[in-house]
Order: sequence, then C-alpha cells, then structure tokens
Amino acid sequence: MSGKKLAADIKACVKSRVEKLSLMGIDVGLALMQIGGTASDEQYLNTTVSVSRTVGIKTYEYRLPETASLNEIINTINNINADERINGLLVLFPIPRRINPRRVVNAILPEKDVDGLGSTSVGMFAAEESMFQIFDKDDFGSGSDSGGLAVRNMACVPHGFLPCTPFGVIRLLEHYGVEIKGKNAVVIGKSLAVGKPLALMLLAKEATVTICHKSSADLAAHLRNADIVCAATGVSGLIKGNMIKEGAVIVDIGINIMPDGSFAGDVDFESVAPRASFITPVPGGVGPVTIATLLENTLRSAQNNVLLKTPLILP
Ligand SMILES: Nc1nc(=O)c2c([nH]1)NC[C@@H]1CN(c3ccc(C(=O)N[C@@H](CCC(=O)O)C(=O)O)cc3)C=[N+]21
Repeated sequence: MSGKKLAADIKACVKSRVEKLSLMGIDVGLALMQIGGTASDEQYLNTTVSVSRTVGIKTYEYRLPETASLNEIINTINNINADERINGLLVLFPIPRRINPRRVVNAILPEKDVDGLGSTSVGMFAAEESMFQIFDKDDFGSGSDSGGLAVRNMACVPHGFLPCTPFGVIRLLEHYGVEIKGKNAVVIGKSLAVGKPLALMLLAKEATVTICHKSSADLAAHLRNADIVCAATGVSGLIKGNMIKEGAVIVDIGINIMPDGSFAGDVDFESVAPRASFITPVPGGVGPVTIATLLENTLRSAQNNVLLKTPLILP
C-alpha cells in the first residue's frame, strides 16, 4: 500500500480549496515549532514546509533553542494563537525532557491544534464528538470533491482535529479497500499520538481491537490471530514474517533512523511481505499521508475560521 498516490489526491484537493480561499483574500497558514531537536526533526520540518508550499499553505517556522524555558515556549505559542495569519500549529515531538509536553500542547488553542494532541482535541475525540471525520464520505482525496465550504455537513460544527498519523492510517486502509468491520486488528504501541488514537478509530469502525505494547506477554500469540496489524513501536524490524497470519494486512508506522541515515520501519519487510495481502513500505507508506492529513486539517481550520467569522447575511 503506497501512500504516495493517496497523499497526492489529498494534496490536490487541499490545493484547490486553498486557491478558493485565496480568491476570497484569505491565506492559509501553518506554524511549525521545534524546541532543540535532532537532524531528523530538522528533516521532517523541512519536508513539511516544502509540501505545504506545493499546496499554497504558508508556513511559519519557530526554532527555539534546546535551553528555551517553558515561559518562552508558552509566550511564543500565545503569539501564534493570537496571529490571525496562522490556522494551525504543530509542535514537533519529542521536546526536551525537562519540559512537560502537556503544558505545551495545552497552550495551543483547540481550533489551531491541527495535530490533535491537546486535551480538548483528545477529549472530543475519545467522546466521539470529532470521530465523524473518519466516516466523512465527502472526504478529501476521495474523488468526490463537492468543493465548497458549507456543503461539508459537519464542517461548521465545532470539533477537535484528529491526530494526523492514525487518521492517515484509516484513510490508507479505506483507500485500498481493506474491510475493517468485524476484523481482528492488533495495534502495537500505545502512544498518545499514534497507538491509542488508532485503536479507538479502528474500534469506531467496529474492528475487534487488541493493543499490544512493551509489556505484552506474548506478542506473537496476538499476531497469529490478527487480520490487520498496525505497528507503531519505534523498534526496527520487530515484526517478522513467521509472526503474522497468512494474508494479513500490515501497516508499518515506524520511522526509525538507521546509523547510515536511512529510514526503516517496525516491520521486517523482506520476511513479512510474501505472507501479507497488503503491506505499507517505509518510506513511501504512512509518512506522506500523515503530512497530507496535517495540511488537510490546517485547511479545515482555515475554513472553520471563515465560517465562524463571517457575519450571517440573511436574504
Ligand atoms: N507533534 C508531532 N507530530 C508529528 O506528526 C511528528 C512529530 N511531532 N515528530 C516527528 C514525527 C515524524 N513524522 C514524520 C511524518 C512523515 C514523514 C514522511 O513522510 N517521511 C517520508 C520520507 C521523507 C524523506 O525521505 O525525507 C516517507 O515516509 O515516505 C516522516 C516523519 C511526524 N512526526
């Protein structure tokens, strides 16, 4: 399952809608904040900036030093919150250990939390107030672009944004026609950004969901029964061919940087691919869809902003 085609579809749709807003004199803006950070963070940031440019979204980069205080960080976020040019803010994770990440993401206004990690976004999602987005038939990149603002049934209902990576995984599965309902899905990893929300999305789609993690006693036993395996562990090559069921669907969400600088997933592609019915590569799988989804969320934020701030004109 290549993510490139789906990502291209989503981006084309976002681009045409960004252009429509542009005709109304409205620019879409995305802020990216990095606190300290590694070379791979830098690379992800640069990729996101250049992809944003291709769809016409303006980017604003905030690079704070490793030594930045919580106060500096919160002040910078407050500035971004108040900045009318900016519709979304992504704070690159992980951040320095001495800073409480919850303080940081919760400083982001929920309407600009396009990464979906703040408490309001997580809460609305867990309460199924924003889950409708994974059921949206008129979705971006689905080929049925009805094109406008208010036509999207729920667009004007205040809602939290869905975290980009798990949302992207659901999109990828559906793009390739993978049936989720009634299937045994095993999610490996329980992070707030990926494993946990992905498990809830699969559950909303009525899969029978198992979440495995570092303390799981017998991962292989769970995998033997799994129709869909989603690996988000950060351990390269953890999943081997002899662990999975013949014909399983394998989604590799790991992005592990190898000593030689190349990317590797959590799945040992060589041994798993021959047994899988579908498998996502790394790179070129989930990653590009994640970025496209981030841009889509940012566009939605801008559209909501237009809807909320345009006075109602009665005929
Ligand atoms: N708050 C937060 N949200 C994130 O979404 C987030 C984050 N922090 N911290 C860092 C990770 C990393 N991440 C990637 C997403 C896509 C690719 C991607 O598209 N990679 C390409 C390869 C790109 C290349 O070759 O340079 C691919 O998989 O095909 C990579 C990395 C999002 N992250």
